[in-house]
Amino acid sequence: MRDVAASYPTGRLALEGISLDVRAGELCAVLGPNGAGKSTLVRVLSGSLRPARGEATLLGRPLAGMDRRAIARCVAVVPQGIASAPGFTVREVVMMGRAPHQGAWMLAAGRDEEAVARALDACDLVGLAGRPVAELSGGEQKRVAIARALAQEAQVLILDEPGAHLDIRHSIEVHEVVRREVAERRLACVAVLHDLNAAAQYADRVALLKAGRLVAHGTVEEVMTYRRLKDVFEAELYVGVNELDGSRYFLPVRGR
Ligand SMILES: Nc1ncnc2c1ncn2[C@@H]1O[C@H](COP(=O)(O)OP(=O)(O)OP(=O)(O)O)[C@@H](O)[C@H]1O
Repeated sequence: MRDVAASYPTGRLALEGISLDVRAGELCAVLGPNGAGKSTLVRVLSGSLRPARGEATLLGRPLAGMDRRAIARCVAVVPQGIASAPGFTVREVVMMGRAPHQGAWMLAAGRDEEAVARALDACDLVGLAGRPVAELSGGEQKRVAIARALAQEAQVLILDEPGAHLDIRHSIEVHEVVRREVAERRLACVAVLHDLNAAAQYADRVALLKAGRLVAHGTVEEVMTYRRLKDVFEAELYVGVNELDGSRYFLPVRGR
């Protein structure tokens, strides 16, 4: 993104002056308080919201000049919340991720079946593959959305709060899956995260947003400092360093 500004028809600018690069093999965590513009940034990157100013470029091509199908072959998005798919099974929903690769009749080929099987396995959904998605728990549906995005096999993966609704084990597993896919398949990944600890553990770089502006962008150590997080989130927190591996961890501190 180069100097991107974005707004909604109703209101003021939701993003302003955003310049951000995400490279292949890199997981960039986007952090910031509610209303900071994180989901708006996801909409611009996935081509669903046109920048009012500046330019978003995907694999060297301006997003503005690409049609939806071309974008879908390059970008897989896991949106915030859970999209219901009444009447469809888990396997069918994950297969929908293959649509950008299929012809007009949407017939699944061996390559599609392989990608779906791999994504179901990666997200621990093999046992649920035949179940209607509408009958799953919130966390299980979230994993289905992630599996669908993985099945899409796009070079760019965008996740809006992948850990939301997940219990501890599945939260760890989903973040591990994303991390592994990013490394092994050299994906460029943007993940909106509210969990500071997940960001510190899994991100290569962190983009910190506040009121539509990019306040800081860099490594965990550069960006996730006590002072900066306290200023941006307007909350008291404890920033610790694990002596064993030097990683950072964060605890909210009760207000006085
Ligand atoms: N569809 C919309 N129409 C008008 N304004 C919107 C729309 N969606 C978001 N906004 C506004 O744009 C700003 C940024 O919202 P955005 O959803 O990008 O924030 P966010 O950082 O993702 O927040 P959260 O952490 O709460 O999900 C907010 O002021 C919000 O009110």
